[in-house]
Order: sequence, then structure tokens, then C-alpha cells
Amino acid sequence: MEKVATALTIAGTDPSGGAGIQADLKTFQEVQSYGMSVITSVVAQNTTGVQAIHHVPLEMIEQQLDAVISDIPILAFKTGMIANIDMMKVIAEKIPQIRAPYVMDPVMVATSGDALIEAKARDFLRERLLPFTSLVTPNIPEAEFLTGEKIDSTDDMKRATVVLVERFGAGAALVKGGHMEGEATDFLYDGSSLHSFSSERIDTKNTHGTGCTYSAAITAYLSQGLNLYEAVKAGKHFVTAAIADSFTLGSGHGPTNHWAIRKEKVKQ
Ligand SMILES: Nc1ncnc2c1ncn2[C@@H]1O[C@H](COP(=O)(O)OP(=O)(O)O)[C@@H](O)[C@H]1O
Ligand SMILES: Cc1ncc(COP(=O)(O)O)c(N)n1
Repeated sequence: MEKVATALTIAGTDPSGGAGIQADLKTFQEVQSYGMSVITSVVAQNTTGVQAIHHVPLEMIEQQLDAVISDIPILAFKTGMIANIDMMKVIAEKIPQIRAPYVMDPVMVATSGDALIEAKARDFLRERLLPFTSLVTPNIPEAEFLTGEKIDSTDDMKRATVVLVERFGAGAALVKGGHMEGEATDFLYDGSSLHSFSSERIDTKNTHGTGCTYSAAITAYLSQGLNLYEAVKAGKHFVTAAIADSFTLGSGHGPTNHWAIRKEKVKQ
């Protein structure tokens, strides 16, 4: 029987379909990894912002994790929104049972500006979960918070990747340049080499869920056995295509197109 690549996301939801669990599962599907999900918080949100958040009870998060871990092999996994310290503790206890690459999207604030995790949980995320990661994928504000250092230039971005690995114990760090000006350039430090991944900046406000989609694509490619560099390269290609072909849906920041790379395949 053919071996199936499997990927798990542990994150919050987005009923409008552009971010969170929904973005992750759509992305896993496009990359052709079998997608699984553990829901941490049910979020009422759309392209304009977050209206309400309901946290899933801790025992239920634990039971969802047990249900998946005990039954199906997980070849790579990611975490997104983990709203508070108690949830982080439950997840930190289970992670050692999942022997697979771990991609952390250190979600803190939605594109709309709404907070998605409690302020005091940010330190816990860095101290207790970051050391388990194979890769952490902060945007500029998240990298500033995690390192405690201001980022104003590409040199600052490069430095942040090194600090996240050398000082805080991330397996590797990808600092994303979506919040900078000019080309959309991301820097990856894997503990020995620094790499950059660039694309032209696309003139659009449809960036709801870009971080979720990017980290999910990287997770899916890792689940298929690509090495870290190849997985990030393929993930960057996936998210750039998804932004370039994004949808002007809703009245805020529209979602990306998770099936954009399918169109490229048809064109070839
Ligand atoms: N307007 C844009 N054009 C092209 N790429 C972009 C654009 N905005 C963001 N990106 C890319 O999308 C990915 C997600 O980055 P970013 O927006 O920084 O993350 P987040 O969604 O976590 O804030 C990165 O690869 C970034 O370089
Ligand atoms: C449940 C959830 N998780 C994460 C994000 C961040 O979205 P973005 O990728 O736009 O930063 C979000 N809006 N909702």
C-alpha cells in the first residue's frame, strides 16, 4: 500500500475560511498530505476582525490530541493559535509523544489587529514550547516580541533568526517580511546557514491567513519528507501564488486562494 503523508494542525478556527484550522486543512489538502486537526478555540471572525472567542475546555483539547496520536501516525505537525498558558501546558505535555517535525506559527495578533493570545502566555510560548520546534515562523511583530529586540531592517531580521535559535532554542527560525516595505523577503536560519526567500510584493490587501497558509504548506511539505530548506522554498512558492490569486471577499482583508498552485499545474 502506498505510504500516505499525514499532517496535523493544532489551532483555532476561522468560520470565514481564510485563516486558522480552515486555512491549514485546505492547504494540507492542496499539497496532498492527509490533514488532521485539533481545535483549541472556536473563533467568531471574518475578514474585518474577531467578534468573539470560545475556548475549548482543556480536557477536550487533551482528548482530541489523544484521539489522533493514539490512532494515526503523524508525519509533521504545526501549532497556530494557543490562547493561554493552560492550553500550552496540555500541548507541551503531548508533544514528546509526536515524533515528527514541529512547525510553530507563533500566532499573537490577527491581520485585523485583534489579539488572539493572552499577553502573559507569550512568554510561556517562548520558554516552554519554542525548544520543541523544528521551525518557528514569526512575522515581524511576533519576532520582536519573542526576541525582545526591535526590527527595522533586513539585518535586524537576520539577527532575530539567529537569536531565536541560539538563545531561545528553536530548531530553526523563519522571520517573515510581510510587514516590511519593498520585496517580500523572509530569512531562514537553521542553526548553521542563513537563507533568504524573496518574492515581489503583491499589491493587495487580501492577506488574511497568509501566515497560517505558509506554515501549513511548510508542514505539509515536511510531512512528505522534504528537508527544511526545500519545504520552506516550496511553502514560499505556495503562499506567494495564494496571495497573487487571492479573493476580494468580505469587506476587510480578503482571504488567499488555497488552490492557486493547482492553476499553475494546469497551465504547464
Ligand atoms: N503583499 C505581499 N506580497 C507578497 N508576499 C507577501 C505579501 N504580504 C505577505 N507576504 C508573504 O506572505 C508570507 C506571510 O508573511 P506575513 O504577512 O509577514 O505573516 P503573517 O500573516 O503571520 O503576518 C511571507 O512569505 C511574506 O513574505
Ligand atoms: C484562528 C486564527 N489563527 C490565526 C490567525 C492569524 O491569521 P494571519 O495568518 O492572517 O496572521 C487568525 N486570524 N485566526
